[in-house]
Amino acid sequence: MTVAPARPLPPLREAVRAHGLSASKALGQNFLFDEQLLDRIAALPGNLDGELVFEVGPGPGGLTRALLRAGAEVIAVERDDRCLPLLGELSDAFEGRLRVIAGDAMAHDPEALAGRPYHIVANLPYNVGTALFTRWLEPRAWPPQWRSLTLMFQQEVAERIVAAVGTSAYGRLSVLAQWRSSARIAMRVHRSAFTPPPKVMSAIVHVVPAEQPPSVDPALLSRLTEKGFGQRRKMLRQSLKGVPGAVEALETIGIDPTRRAETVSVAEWVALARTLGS
Ligand SMILES: C[S@@+](CC[C@H](N)C(=O)[O-])C[C@H]1O[C@@H](n2cnc3c(N)ncnc32)[C@H](O)[C@@H]1O
Repeated sequence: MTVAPARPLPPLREAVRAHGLSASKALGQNFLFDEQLLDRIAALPGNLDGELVFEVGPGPGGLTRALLRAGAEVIAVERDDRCLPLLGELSDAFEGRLRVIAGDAMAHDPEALAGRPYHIVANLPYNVGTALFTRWLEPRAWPPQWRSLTLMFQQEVAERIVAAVGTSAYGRLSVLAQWRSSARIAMRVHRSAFTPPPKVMSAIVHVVPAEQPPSVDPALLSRLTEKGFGQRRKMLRQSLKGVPGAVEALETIGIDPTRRAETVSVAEWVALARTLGS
């Protein structure tokens, strides 16, 4: 379905030109203006009619428009005040279905802002993308309030998120994204789709929480994988030395301590955290 704005809007590029908005490298700004592509991205979470979406970094609002056209209500956090007048026009045109919060997304808890189940959809700023992603994956209670994450990353980061054990891309991000969620690459986006084009290709990752995840302390799993993959070339008995009881726990569950982190499956990391936490 497509929901038209109550008041007509100028085409995106025109609106950006009228506001004299140019991309800032320091803020990780690479804008998307192709409205067909943006509609395809907004369709990735499924039917958004009446759903609430939390968006980080709306910038000039291309993706925001597509989400609103898809029938979503949007809460968007933007750090660049130069974008606020444009986003204000968008909020007026869609009669209050868009709430814009000026500030740093790292300082805002979407759970508290939303107050009901929601989706997160964002073309993330590269400088804070992985920090936000791991934060959204770490709540103690599960399933979380978010129903899905649809996030644009540099392709190399997206590959790490979905990587299988034993591959060179497999690491902490893979374990954190996969132990109680399913993560897949939903779309690859060529660098030429952005203004200005970034140096590297991008990809959109779609993540859905698992219904019945293993019960493990997420903070402990996070710490173990941080240590393990922090020295990924080292044997586990060396890299996990700083975590009290970890080397003994490896032996208890039959993981050879001479193995390296990248050979340890997601299920084995979970088993290790559970043994250590019990
Ligand atoms: C890659 S651009 C995407 C812009 C727009 N969503 C699009 O797809 O064209 C990233 C956006 O995030 C904003 N941003 C950067 N750091 C941020 C932060 N810490 N909190 C909120 N927004 C941030 C930038 O100002 C920029 O608008």
